[in-house]
Amino acid sequence: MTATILDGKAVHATIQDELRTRVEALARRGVVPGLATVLVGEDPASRWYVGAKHKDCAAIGVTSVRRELPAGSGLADVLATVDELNADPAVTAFLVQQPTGLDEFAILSRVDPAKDVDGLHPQNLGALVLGEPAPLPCTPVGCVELLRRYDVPIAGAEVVVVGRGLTVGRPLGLILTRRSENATVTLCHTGTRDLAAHTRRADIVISAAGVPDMITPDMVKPGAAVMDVGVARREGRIAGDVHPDVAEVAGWLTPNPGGVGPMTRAMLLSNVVEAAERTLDAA
Ligand SMILES: Nc1nc2c(c(=O)[nH]1)N[C@@H](CN(C=O)c1ccc(C(=O)N[C@@H](CCC(=O)O)C(=O)O)cc1)CN2
Repeated sequence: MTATILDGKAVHATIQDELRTRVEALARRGVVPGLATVLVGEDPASRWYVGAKHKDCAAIGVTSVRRELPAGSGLADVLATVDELNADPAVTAFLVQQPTGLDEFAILSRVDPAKDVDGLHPQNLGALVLGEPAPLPCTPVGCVELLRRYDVPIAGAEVVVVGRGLTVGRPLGLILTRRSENATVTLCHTGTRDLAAHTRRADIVISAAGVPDMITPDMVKPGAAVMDVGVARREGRIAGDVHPDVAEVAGWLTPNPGGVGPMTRAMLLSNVVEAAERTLDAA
């Protein structure tokens, strides 16, 4: 079997077109959404991600502001920048690009929850736990949206998530078990005993462990959907969690790059536009 490719790049372009229309509608009502990013240090991957987010904004008429802090900046410097962005009326929503090497909980907690485009403020994650509306973390909701756009059945599916990190695995379990998604989720990690026994039962495997080629063809049920969220690097190139030969077994497969990464950016744009729409609803 050769898997159907879950083309995140193509869906990203479609979502940009959909959002452009909503941005135009906001502009007619006098609102221009604005995203700010905060980048600390010189990590090349983080710099690329931030650059791509600004390019995406420009493509749909969202203004954006870049704040860059030198390597070696302290927590106080980042928090002062967060305070400025919280107070800036031109900034609808913003994020601090992770990792910063600093206390992420302190940084996330300082962001105004109404401007939290990452959906990672404790109040917004708490809303997700409670089933209340709030911005959702971009990578996990991007995985779900990509499955939806390809009509991969989610309701009633057995999903195995590999990785328990804050930005992907943990919120993904919460999103997929909401009534609207209705999946059954097993949250595994690199310490899980007999990981293959779990993945082989899964209709959907989503791997965000950062261990290159960890998901091999023998670990996948024929016809299952497999999503690769791994962003380890080998000689400068992305080395995903999913071995390329999985394409011969899976029913659906995300390329990496070109799968979940562009969906993360699409959901970020969507969160910015929704934040701007909320400001109008509140007015
Ligand atoms: N504040 C945040 N920091 C980080 C997040 C996040 O959601 N919020 N997630 C990741 C990085 N990330 C977004 O910031 C991100 C990852 C990947 C991509 C992407 O488009 N990747 C491309 C390939 C890029 C390459 O070749 O290096 C793809 O997959 O096709 C966008 C954003 C950690 N930090």
